[in-house]
Amino acid sequence: MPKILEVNDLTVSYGGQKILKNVNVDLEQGEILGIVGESGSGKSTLIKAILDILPSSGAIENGNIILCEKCINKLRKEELRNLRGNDIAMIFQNPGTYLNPIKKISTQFAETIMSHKDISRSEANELIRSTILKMDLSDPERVMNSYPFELSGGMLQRVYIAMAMALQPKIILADEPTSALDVSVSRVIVEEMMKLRNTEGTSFIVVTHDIGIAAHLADRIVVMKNGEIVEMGKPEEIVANPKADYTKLLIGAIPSVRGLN
Ligand SMILES: Nc1ncnc2c1ncn2[C@@H]1O[C@H](COP(=O)(O)OP(=O)(O)OP(=O)(O)O)[C@@H](O)[C@H]1O
Repeated sequence: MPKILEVNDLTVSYGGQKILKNVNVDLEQGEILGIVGESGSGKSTLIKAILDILPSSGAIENGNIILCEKCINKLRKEELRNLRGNDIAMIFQNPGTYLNPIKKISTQFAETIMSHKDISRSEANELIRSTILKMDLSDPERVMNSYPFELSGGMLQRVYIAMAMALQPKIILADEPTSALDVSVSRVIVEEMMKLRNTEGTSFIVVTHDIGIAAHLADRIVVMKNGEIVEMGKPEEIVANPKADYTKLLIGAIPSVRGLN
């Protein structure tokens, strides 16, 4: 499978302090990569570097990121914006934070799509309806006519994923997409992401502190500690035969994964 993303020898610092140290990771087309590690291990920093949304105190000190065969370090702002909207999308922990509370879902959904695609409002509405249906949100009209506060956390997350999907990105980066949701809703979101990979061939990077979720969802798991990758491999290999002591600790902390051993 062709590689859709390559992170080569990436070192990122905040205020001069190295946070990511020589990170090497890649992503194949249609692959789901799970990134796990405790709080502060650098998972979000890696995602932000890939999206080129590091805060102003953050800097790439070394290495490069090749996204859809383009080196993002060398792209102009306009090219990056296009790449972000058209080829890569982001899903966050609390989608409610990123949605405008005083605009109906249909309006903000349409605005997002129309800012990236040259289509009319009625074509956008059709696309929204069909994407919402794909996410198993059974009553698209009601969802579209709702304000964010009228929907549950699980529904909002599905709307947000639908919004990302409508742009037909090649890659979706998901930062703790289920950690604000209860277990049964989390399961639905995980299943939806796996379904999208199977039907649309979308590649995913899913950041989670829960190695149990990663083991279920991902084709490959990357384990991070203190800004470094300490282990990488197929979930069954990592769970059955973790090499790093740190991975053993992560696995031991989660009863459902311990049970797979
Ligand atoms: N804007 C910032 N300025 C300075 N230091 C930062 C900034 N953002 C993150 N850090 C530091 O960088 C390190 C890595 O943080 P990061 O958020 O990438 O970790 P994480 O693995 O995603 O953690 P979490 O699971 O809690 O989100 C931490 O030590 C954090 O304190």
